[in-house]
Amino acid sequence: MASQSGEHLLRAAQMAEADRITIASGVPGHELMARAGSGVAAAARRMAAPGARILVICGTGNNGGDGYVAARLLQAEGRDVAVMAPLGPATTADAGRAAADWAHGRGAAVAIDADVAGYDLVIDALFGAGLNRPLDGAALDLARRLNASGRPVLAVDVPSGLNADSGQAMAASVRAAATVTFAARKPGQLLLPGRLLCGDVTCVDIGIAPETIARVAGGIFRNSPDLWQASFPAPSLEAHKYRRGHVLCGSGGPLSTGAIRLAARSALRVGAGLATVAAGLDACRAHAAHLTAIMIREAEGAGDFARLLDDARFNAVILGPAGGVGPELAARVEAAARRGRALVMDADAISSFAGAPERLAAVIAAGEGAPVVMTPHDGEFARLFGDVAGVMDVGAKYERAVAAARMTGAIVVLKGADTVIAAPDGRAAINDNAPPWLGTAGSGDVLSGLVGGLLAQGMPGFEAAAAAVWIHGAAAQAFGPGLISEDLPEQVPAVLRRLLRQGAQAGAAR
Ligand SMILES: NC(=O)C1=CN([C@@H]2O[C@H](COP(=O)(O)OP(=O)(O)OC[C@H]3O[C@@H](n4cnc5c(N)ncnc54)[C@H](O)[C@@H]3O)[C@@H](O)[C@H]2O)[C@H](O)CC1
Ligand SMILES: [K+]
Repeated sequence: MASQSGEHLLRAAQMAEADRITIASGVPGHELMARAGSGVAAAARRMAAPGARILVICGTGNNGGDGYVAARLLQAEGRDVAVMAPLGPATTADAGRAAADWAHGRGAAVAIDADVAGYDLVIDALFGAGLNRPLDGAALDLARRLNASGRPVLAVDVPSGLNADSGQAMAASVRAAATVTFAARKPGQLLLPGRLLCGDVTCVDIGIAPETIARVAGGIFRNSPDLWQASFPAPSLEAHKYRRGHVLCGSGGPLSTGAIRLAARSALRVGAGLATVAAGLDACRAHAAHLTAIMIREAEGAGDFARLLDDARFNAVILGPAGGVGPELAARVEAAARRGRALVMDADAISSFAGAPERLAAVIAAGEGAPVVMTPHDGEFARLFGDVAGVMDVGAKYERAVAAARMTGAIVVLKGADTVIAAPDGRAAINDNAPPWLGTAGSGDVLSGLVGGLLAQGMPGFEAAAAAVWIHGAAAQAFGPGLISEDLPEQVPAVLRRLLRQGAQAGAAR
């Protein structure tokens, strides 16, 4: 996985290991801290106007050490800086050295009960990656006072109280306007609510080598084109429509036909060569009034659907959008999986296996490695995996998604404003480009179509799912507020143009 390109996200333990390797290679820890503190000071200069009063709240560990370094630098250039050490003096060698350097500069210390509202900028260097239990006592009180004060906060590494791995607040967390982190972003800075609590995140290079980061990384990435551009299907003259795959889309009943049309149109928009909707006769009639490039085939039940799949040209299948929860839909899933077709399971297809993840795993295993991508939201995920130990009861969202992927053999897209894409091999990508207005009726149908369209063109499952999620967010951003799902497929061409331009530029640079 370390060879996978893309922006690595490092957990706290992996960050500490990167620190250890770097220090062992001859870069002293206080040098890392000096660079970290310098990055904090630079951010503070951007946030605080000349003459602004700055308060630096320093903890006892190395997070506090970064704060002392920043305080000394800002003070040395004439800034009005005070330091509060609510939990007592520094307890680590590097932080102690930074505190002593600050003190020699005749730094002003303030009492823990100082009124934080009197400052123009507060630098939160209380806890960082070393947070190992919920805030309590004086620390909890101070975090709450800070949030209540409305003063702009610059967090060092992570806002105090935020779990850097899971993005969850531990009892409470400081809410920062901006965060300066070091060497690599952390999963908790992209997951919610962590992303909101961090504000704008700046990642400062403090001299930890990229190969060290790749060496300690654990397969968690920020979702971006870097992650999957290499396998993204670029249009080419010899790739005629039959080479770009044919997606078979299972429809719902005659009054529930719009969802699968959104999916089928999205599959074509993202580049699939052909798309066909399979539906009962009445639903076919409804589709016929709406469809042009998308073809229609009659299939009354699971048996008819399975017979359609005898045609190997249907190399990708989308099931679930308004498909109707029940054994019929489960049987269609089984038909597609057993024939080794690339399969997208959304909505009702997932819920048709509610409480039976082992059965789904067996069905997928029968497909002998054909990619299966499931795209649950939290509710569908809980209905499928709710009773599975080691899935629902693990800490971070990406851990739940990876556990589910490992258990079922599917690529799991656990949707939300912080969608996670997870693979059975442990890779996970956290997506952070989805705007709030993407949460509109039918947007999940569009996503399932984007995934199916990319699978039809031969993208591997994890990369197809990650690319689809990113394109989905980018299309919504391109349209803006007022978006409805019918708008999404129409934004895809502009996103593809950008992607292909980036791909061409990257190729030229190689
Ligand atoms: N390569 C890098 O990223 C660098 C990071 N630096 C900074 O170092 C901190 C991590 O420092 P550490 O000493 O491990 O822990 P903290 O300072 O975050 O925590 C201090 C200390 O507090 C104790 N503690 C934990 N939770 C609680 C709690 N709820 N209540 C009370 N006390 C608590 C625990 O014992 C911790 O040790 C990292 O964030 C960066 O800011 C380096 O400066 C440079 C390289
Ligand atoms: K902090």
